[in-house]
Amino acid sequence: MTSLQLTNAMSYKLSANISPKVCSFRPSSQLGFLHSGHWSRKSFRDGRLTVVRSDIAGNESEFDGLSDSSNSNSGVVDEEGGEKEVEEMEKQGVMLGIDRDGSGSVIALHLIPPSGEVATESYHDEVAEPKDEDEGIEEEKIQTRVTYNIVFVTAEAAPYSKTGGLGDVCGSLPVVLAGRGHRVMVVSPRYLTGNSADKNFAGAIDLDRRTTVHCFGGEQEVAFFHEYKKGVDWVFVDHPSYHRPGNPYGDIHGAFGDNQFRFTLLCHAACEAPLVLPLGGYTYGEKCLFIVNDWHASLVPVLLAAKFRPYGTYKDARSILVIHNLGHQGVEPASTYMNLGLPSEWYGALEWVFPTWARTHALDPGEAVNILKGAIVTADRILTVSKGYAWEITTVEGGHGLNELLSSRRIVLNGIVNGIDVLEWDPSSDEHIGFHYSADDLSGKAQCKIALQKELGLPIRPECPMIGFIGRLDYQKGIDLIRWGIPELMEDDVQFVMLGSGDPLYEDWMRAAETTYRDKFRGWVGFNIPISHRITAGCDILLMPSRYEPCGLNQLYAMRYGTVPVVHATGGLRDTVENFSPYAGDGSGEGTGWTFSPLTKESMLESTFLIRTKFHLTADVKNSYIDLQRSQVNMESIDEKRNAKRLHLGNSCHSIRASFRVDLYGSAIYSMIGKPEYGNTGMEKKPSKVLRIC
Ligand SMILES: Nc1ncnc2c1ncn2[C@@H]1O[C@H](COP(=O)(O)OP(=O)(O)O[C@H]2O[C@H](CO)[C@@H](O)[C@H](O)[C@H]2O)[C@@H](O)[C@H]1O
Repeated sequence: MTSLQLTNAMSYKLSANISPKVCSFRPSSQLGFLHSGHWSRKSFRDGRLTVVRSDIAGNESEFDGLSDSSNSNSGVVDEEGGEKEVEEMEKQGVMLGIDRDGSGSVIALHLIPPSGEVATESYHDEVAEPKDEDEGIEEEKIQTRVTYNIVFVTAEAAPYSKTGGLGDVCGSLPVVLAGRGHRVMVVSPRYLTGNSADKNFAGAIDLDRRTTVHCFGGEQEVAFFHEYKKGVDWVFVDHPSYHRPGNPYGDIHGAFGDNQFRFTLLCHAACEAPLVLPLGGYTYGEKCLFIVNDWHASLVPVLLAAKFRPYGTYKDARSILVIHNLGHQGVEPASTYMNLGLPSEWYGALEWVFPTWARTHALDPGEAVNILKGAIVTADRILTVSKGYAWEITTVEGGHGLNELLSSRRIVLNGIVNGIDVLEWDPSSDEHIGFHYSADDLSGKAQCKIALQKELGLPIRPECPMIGFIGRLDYQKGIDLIRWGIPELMEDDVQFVMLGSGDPLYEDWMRAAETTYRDKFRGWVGFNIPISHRITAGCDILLMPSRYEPCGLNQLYAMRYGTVPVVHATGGLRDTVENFSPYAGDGSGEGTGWTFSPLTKESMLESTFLIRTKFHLTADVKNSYIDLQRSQVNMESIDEKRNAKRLHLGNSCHSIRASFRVDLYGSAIYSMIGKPEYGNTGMEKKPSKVLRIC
């Protein structure tokens, strides 16, 4: 039984026992249609209609239609009759052609929708659909039939290098894709900082392959180091410019001045790697899919188009630009262009002219190059890390100047919410926390809170609501709002812990606030992964007042650890945190956290206030939960019965299906790469509930 559903990107869902099925539209002089489980393709030849019939197995037979009198859709027709046929076919849906893989199996059907059909779903039969959300976390082993050579290019990949969410995603998603049977390589720099972090690269060996990159007016020799781990080829580009103290982008003095040079090297080297590195004995070759992450990797699709394809190389390669943060675009003076190793005629791809108001003086022509823009115009697909953010970046408010360009590429723009590494972030086995817990036994969470209070030197008060913040101290994260709100918040009976590094202004403020509010506030300046786990486990509430948030990972970690996220309703935060409503679920209340809007100090404080008053935190170690109590202020009109409602932390753990999200992301990319040049078959699913209130 074959059934079809049209996607908005002109592709069909096939729920039949053939595979794989990524279908797309392709103009053709041939027309076809589906009937009786067969696909028929028709073409006019010498004024006569020829019918080529294909069965599900892909076997084709050609006939003129007369011989198939049983078929009302076949027969010899003239051009006029052919028009009627075409009308008829359009009503039914039309197939334009079939793609096959090397073995002759059907891998794609090119279809015209039946008129009027508007369903929007896509499907890939190797991709397991989520079952019941309450099933818990079950890692399903999904193997693909068609495998690809996938090359991630990224400035960071955990655990080798990480300053934020980019590192997390590029450290975990490749492993998931490799688990599906794809051949996956991750190319990133080999950062040596002279401290203990260098041991992260200890397992990577020199492949003894050197390649010369022509850029910035000279020749640069880069080396490749390699480690095969968790099914992934981790390739590290080595060059002296990656060997210095600090993080991948800067040090205590600010951003490195030569970042453009360092990431130009990365991109050139990443394009060479699949061609020259015999990993496991043989190279990836030209037919691969590059997944380029953020501006640091954005020269890759431009290089494919400008440097390689004119010479016949990488003709079959495809690229997906993944935008983790549009706020950083790699903009440099126009004169930088000649340093990038690109042919001069490709300047237009990177050309960027600042609006008049953004120019430094009246004679400033505002000319610049924008590396991210180069990828936006040359990549085959553009992906952001949540559906909400995919829309936001096409608006003036969220587009950082690129909204019109991104809108013009809407047909290839999609948003898929990030996944998380559920092995690293698992409260029942987390190596960084002192007490483990799960949905079945939550006593560990209360112990984690006490341990955190001890570690931070705060008064040990299990009943005191504890609010946490983890993240880069950056304008994006709304730190200024926290800073303004702290004096008011500190008047209440709460404890607040912040972990972050970044803008020195906020680092200094955190230190000062710690002195002012000795018994209530702790500001941990620095980057510390174990502490981030302990804060996630020990706090009751995680605050994320991000100004914009492409996806956000900390709220996902928090929900996995039974910590209630209180977030600004923006981008991925709005997509992943379901605002609690006490009236939902027949009055029993439903939600996965708290979202607030607008982004003001008042609404942020109000939401933390609501959660602290509605959800009275109990100190019961054995039976850890947050009691939903009637708030003096807000809950007076609400049914008496609600006093008995409880937000069981256990439920939050039960309903978390974060592994599925990783899966989904992989699935979506997989279905996208099935046919990268046409249509959009990325799956879009609302993330499953992560915290349930009963
Ligand atoms: N001081 C510190 N010490 C220890 N760990 C720290 C830390 N500061 C941050 N982290 C960790 O870094 C990660 C931050 O991830 P986020 O997704 O929240 O933000 P980021 O803005 O970096 O990522 C960008 O990319 C990701 C991935 O796509 C998007 O989710 C996000 O919206 C986008 O801004 C988390 O794992 C967090 O625990």
